[in-house]
Amino acid sequence: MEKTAIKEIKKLNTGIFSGSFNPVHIGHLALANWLCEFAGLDEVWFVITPHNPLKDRSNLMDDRLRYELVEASIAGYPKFKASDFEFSLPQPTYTIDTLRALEKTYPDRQFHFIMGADNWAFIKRWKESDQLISNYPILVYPRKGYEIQIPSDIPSIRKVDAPLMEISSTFIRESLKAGKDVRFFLPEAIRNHKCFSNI
Ligand SMILES: Nc1ncnc2c1ncn2[C@@H]1O[C@H](COP(=O)(O)OP(=O)(O)OP(=O)(O)O)[C@@H](O)[C@H]1O
Ligand SMILES: O=C(O)c1ccc[n+]([C@@H]2O[C@H](COP(=O)([O-])O)[C@@H](O)[C@H]2O)c1
Repeated sequence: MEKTAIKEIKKLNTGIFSGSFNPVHIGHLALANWLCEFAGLDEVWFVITPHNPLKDRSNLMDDRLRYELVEASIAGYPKFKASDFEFSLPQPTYTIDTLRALEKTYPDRQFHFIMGADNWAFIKRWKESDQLISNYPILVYPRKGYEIQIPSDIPSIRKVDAPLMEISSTFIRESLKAGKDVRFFLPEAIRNHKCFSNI
């Protein structure tokens, strides 16, 4: 009798880095780059969130523009992908729903949620946080002013020692509004984008 070859297919370890990216900055890119090269992720997907349930939507740039700025910024590095996956989900999007939908759509991937220590400190406010914590691997990286405490009985939550780069999109938006030239905080590919001239 012919033996059936059982082939074990390794799922691609895919980091989900979601956020407003309003706009994307070098802090986002450096962190994601570090996670691919030093923390065992095969890829990082930048998932542009149309509306963060805990943030005010009023000062957000257009969803598609934020997506295009990410796409232009990451071009040429094969481990990064820009994703508009949340654009077609019910709004506002909740991370647990996004991860469930991603899992269904891409059964060949193992998703890891990437979360800053600032968000981890308030994880209990997130939708179905217990489900999120127990069902999905999470990588928690340092943010200034936040200690990372991880319950020892949940091995799927991993603290990573990524370098700290305290830059924020808010800082960039406010600096541009004040007429400052902060070009080096922005990825080179988008520095001269017309959207920054009338922010
Ligand atoms: N300097 C940074 N280093 C690493 N991660 C960052 C940095 N800034 C933001 N992040 C993380 O990137 C993700 C997307 O962030 P977000 O778009 O909210 O950026 P932000 O710079 O914090 O924006 P804003 O200032 O508008 O709140 C979030 O998980 C956030 O914690
Ligand atoms: O699922 C939730 O309840 C939830 C609560 C707050 C934030 N999030 C998501 O976390 C991601 C990062 O958030 P932020 O504010 O740090 O950019 C972004 O994709 C948000 O939609 C998700």
